[in-house]
Amino acid sequence: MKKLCITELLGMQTLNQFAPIRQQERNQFLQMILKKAKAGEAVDVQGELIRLTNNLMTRITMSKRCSENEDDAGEVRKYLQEIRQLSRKFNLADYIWFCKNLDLQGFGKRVKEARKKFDKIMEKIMKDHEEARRKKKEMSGEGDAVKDLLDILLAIMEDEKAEMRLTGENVKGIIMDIFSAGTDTSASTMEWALAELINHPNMMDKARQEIDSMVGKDRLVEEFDIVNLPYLQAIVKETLRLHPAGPLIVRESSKECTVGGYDVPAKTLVFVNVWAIGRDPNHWENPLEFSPGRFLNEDGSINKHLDVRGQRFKLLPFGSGRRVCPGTSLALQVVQTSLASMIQCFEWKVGDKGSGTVDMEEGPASGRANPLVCVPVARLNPFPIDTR
Ligand code: HEM
Repeated sequence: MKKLCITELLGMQTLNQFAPIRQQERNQFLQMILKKAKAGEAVDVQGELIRLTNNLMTRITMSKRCSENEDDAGEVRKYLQEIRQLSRKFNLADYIWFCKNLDLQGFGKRVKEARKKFDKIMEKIMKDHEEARRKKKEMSGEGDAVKDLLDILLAIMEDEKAEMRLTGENVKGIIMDIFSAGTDTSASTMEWALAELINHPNMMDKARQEIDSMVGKDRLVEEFDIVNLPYLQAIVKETLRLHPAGPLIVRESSKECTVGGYDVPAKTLVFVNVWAIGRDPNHWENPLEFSPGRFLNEDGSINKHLDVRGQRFKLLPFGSGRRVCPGTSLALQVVQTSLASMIQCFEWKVGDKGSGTVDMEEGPASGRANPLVCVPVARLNPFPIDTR
């Protein structure tokens, strides 16, 4: 599953084909915020970012948006959200060993029901995709042009010579994993980054100046600009250090071993606390301060050695090793460019006079306890929205 995800599904070659989708969804998101800005209305930033990442993921996985109505993609999103919310609830059976086989609060039953409904709707979507692939093959003699991730998975499933044999169940499971792992994580990272910048106006100004000087005000910032925006990259790294969307990484010892003087028996569950490592004063100066500059070299370029891809053990927002997050590249593309366009296009006001600060209270799994709500003010006129 892992190898397949990385090489086939989330590798750069496939991701590059989805660049227009990312751009269109970013534009729709900005247009929606522009509408609110013109009406002087507040935006539930968390809700809108989740909508953005949900739409992105359903378009990439099955070529459908999920926010317009409760059609197939909307239902997929609904059931997966339900499963995710139920799995996050405090389950007594996880804490009291003699209850472990009992479903005291009925969560197990509700997860099973939601999973059943998810399976049913996914089977319908898979059938529609297979039908479309068959028709395309009949008409043009070729059926394997990449449309979405489901197409890639179905092609592998049909290929008897494929290195990895996939069943329909595997396909449903992979779509579910990718969708669940890729939506809230990216949205939460962008929400925290914006909250930090609102509370640090000097950093917001610096990021804006960088974008204005490298991109200008006549066009929207694009993915290819990110390489020229080291301060923005540093903001995202600093956000991932302080607010990792996956705060605990889980591993199981495959054999008995000794780590740091402690004997660890085989099959022991180990939780690596990424959140605490990111705030450890042994590794970070003034660890609780939001300070993107720590990721920059003296000349203002980005410090490439202090990377987020699992090579530096003091910074592990995407995990490390064989199970490192396979969506890292996609996540960085989405988070960096969407955040950059939010900074470029709008000022974000909170509080009565628009100059208030944002509370930084953490909720479960290091998400925000309270959704970020602010009033956007468009700062580019004319607004350079690309309506392609
Ligand atoms: C800022 C956004 C994201 C963060 C912080 C994040 C973080 C993580 C972390 C910490 C893990 C566990 C790694 C480990 O155990 O070593 C993980 C696993 C995973 N992530 Fe992400 N992720 C993000 C976005 C995405 C995206 C966009 C996708 C897919 C489109 C994705 C797909 C996955 C999958 C499939 C796994 C499970 C891999 C496995 O179990 O082998 N993630 N992610």
